[in-house]
Order: sequence, then C-alpha cells, then structure tokens
Amino acid sequence: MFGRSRTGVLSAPSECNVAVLGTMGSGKSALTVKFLTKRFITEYDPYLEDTYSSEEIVDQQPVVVKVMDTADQDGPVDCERYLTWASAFLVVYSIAERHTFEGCQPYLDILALHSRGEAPQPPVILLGNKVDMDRYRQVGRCEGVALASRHSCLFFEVSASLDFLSVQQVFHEAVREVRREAGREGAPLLRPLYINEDKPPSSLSASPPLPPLATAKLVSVKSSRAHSKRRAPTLTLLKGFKIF
Ligand SMILES: Nc1nc2c(ncn2[C@@H]2O[C@H](COP(=O)(O)OP(=O)(O)OP(=O)(O)O)[C@@H](O)[C@H]2O)c(=O)[nH]1
Repeated sequence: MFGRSRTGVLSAPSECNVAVLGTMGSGKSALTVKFLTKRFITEYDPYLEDTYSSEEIVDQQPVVVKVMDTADQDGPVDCERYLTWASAFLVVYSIAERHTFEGCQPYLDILALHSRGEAPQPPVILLGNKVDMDRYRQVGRCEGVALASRHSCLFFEVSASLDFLSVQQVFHEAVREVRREAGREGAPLLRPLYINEDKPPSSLSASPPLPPLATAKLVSVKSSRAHSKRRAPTLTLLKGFKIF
C-alpha cells in the first residue's frame, strides 16, 4: 500500500512510534482510544499497557502510527522499553489535577537526558488534557506554555471527551515533527514499513535495514501488569487484528 506525495512520486508508508507518557489519571488511555476510534471511553484498566497501530495519512503521506499507551505506576522508573522504542513522545497531564502537571517534570527530565547528543532528536509534545473541565482548572495554560518552552517542546491543550479532530491533530503533529527532525538530520526516526512482505519496493532499496517482519506487522502488543482487560468493546483496527 503506497501513497503519493504532492509531487506525484510514489512513496512508501513509514512507521512512527508514539509513546504516551504521564501520571496515572491524566487521560493517556482516553486520548489513545479517542485517536484510534474517535470515541471517548470513560473506564480503563490502569495497569494495562498496550501498543496499538493505525494507518494514517498525514500531509498526503501514508504513515503507520503505533501508539504505546504506557502504564507507569511510579513515574518514569523502568522506562527503557519506551525510550528505545519511540520516535516521539506525548507527555500528558490533566489541567484539572495539578499533581499530574507536576508529574510531567520527571518525564521531561528523563527525555531530555535520553535525547542528549542524539540525532535526530525524538520530538516531545506536552499535552494538557481535560479542557472540558475548564471550570475546575488547576493548571493555567501559561504554565503549560512555560514548561513546554523550558523543554523546547510543542504544547497543546485538548480534551479526550470533546472533538476528535483536535486529538488527531496532536498525533499528526507528532508525525510532522518526526519527519521534520528526520529531514534535518538526514537520519530516520520513521522506519519504512513493508505492507507487501514478499518484495521490498525498489524505492526503498537505499533505505536502512528494515525491522524484522514480526515488528513491521505488529498491531497490538500487550505488556500487561494485570490480567484484566479494558471494558471497551473489541475493536478491529487494521488488517483484521483486534484490540480490546
Ligand atoms: N472529563 C474528562 N475526563 C477525562 C478526559 N480524559 C480522561 N478522562 C477521565 O480521566 C480518568 C483517567 O483517564 P485514563 O485515560 O484512564 O488516564 P490514564 O492516564 O490512562 O491513567 P492510567 O491508566 O491510570 O495510567 C478516566 O475516568 C477518564 O474517563 C477528558 O478529556 N475529559
């Protein structure tokens, strides 16, 4: 499955791995599910960590966006799994719960440490969630802007319970940032992805080694610390694979 760029040249879809980080209760799962399904689901298993996949078109270019909805219980303690996996990070807090905003700092510090000296730099987006709860706001928009600018990251405020497009916009912006960064450094944060595994397209012949097929075909990975499942209905997202 290939897309066309504005110039009409065929281009291969690539992968963009987005890790969604933040304190418990900030709305990581709600945002992830909203992006993938356009729905707002109110109850999630807080101990379940999943990776989902969605085929997107961003600026007329196809991309497979993989989203890791993380489930850190004590902040960024055991974080190698997403630091080494992600091409972009969303750090989420709830504008109505100050402790979730304070919980962003250790994530931003870890990410700064991780990307020091890295080229290309994985982009980070700071995301104030739950703007529908503005009347209970505990974190001013300007505080979000200030924190983001201290860490040189983009900043958005959204609500997982309101319109889908603003949530989609955030994930698409992450893809754009990854593309920009890759373009700047000439090194790929986006990996080419085979949809037809039999034969790589010739346009990819000069690309760096492809991930093993098992990785390229990954649609839903579960690294649950609990055995229960989300109460959301089963969803079919891509190529007949199901998530829960
Ligand atoms: N009003 C409102 N509630 C939200 C929003 N996003 C999430 N919530 C609610 O906030 C609670 C926590 O949301 P989750 O998505 O489970 O948060 P999380 O960051 O994944 O939390 P853990 O799974 O515990 O790590 C749930 O009750 C959600 O329904 C939002 O934008 N607006």
